[in-house]
Amino acid sequence: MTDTSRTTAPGPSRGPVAVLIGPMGSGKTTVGRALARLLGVPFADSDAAIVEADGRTIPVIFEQDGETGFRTVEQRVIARLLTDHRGVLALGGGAVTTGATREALTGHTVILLDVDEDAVGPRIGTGEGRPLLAGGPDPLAAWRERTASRAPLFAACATHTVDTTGRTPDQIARTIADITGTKEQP
Ligand SMILES: Nc1ncnc2c1ncn2[C@@H]1O[C@H](COP(=O)(O)OP(=O)(O)OP(=O)(O)O)[C@@H](O)[C@H]1O
Ligand SMILES: O=C(O)C1=C[C@@H](O)[C@@H](O)[C@H](O)C1
Ligand SMILES: [Mg+2]
Repeated sequence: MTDTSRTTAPGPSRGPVAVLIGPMGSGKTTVGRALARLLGVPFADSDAAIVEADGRTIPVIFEQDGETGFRTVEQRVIARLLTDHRGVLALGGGAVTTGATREALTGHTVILLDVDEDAVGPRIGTGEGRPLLAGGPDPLAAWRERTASRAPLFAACATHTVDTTGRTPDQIARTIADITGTKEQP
């Protein structure tokens, strides 16, 4: 675990106990669930909230409205969750590409989940369900390019970084609980 550019501010009095960001397949959804279970708080995932609000799947939103249309819905859903959700919040991999979302993350405890390419390969597979990976011939190459171009955005938003390579979701969740100083469920 390393401290990165932002400090953990006292934080907004409302909103999530921790927000997870990071590349596709870094484990935001999986670790977020484990962390919420560990802390005994609710879990929310922006991708799931988008599907619930919009009524279409993520691949269909991308197909019909393009990435720009998806980002518009994503930004609105995240703004709401950052205000209303009191538990653990996992964001979609590309959420930090929207300036308004980066701004809205200021003052929150934002955990960047890191993962290396060898570890993420089996996790993303063919990229099914992730339109930015599944559309081309080489999902891992697409992952590499997106992750590299987003690295400065992730770093700018994160208050802490946790490496997930070779560690189980429960181990990672425990590390995050230690970082945030949040009380675990007895
Ligand atoms: N620490 C881990 N070790 C091994 N496998 C993991 C780990 N974390 C997640 N996985 C597996 O990797 C896959 C992707 O995980 P997950 O969907 O949580 O990633 P994500 O960061 O939420 O991706 P996205 O940005 O697309 O939402 C899942 O099959 C999950 O079981
Ligand atoms: O990294 C991305 O741009 C994405 C990641 C997923 O979580 C989804 O939000 C969607 O597939 C886009
Ligand atoms: Mg996810």
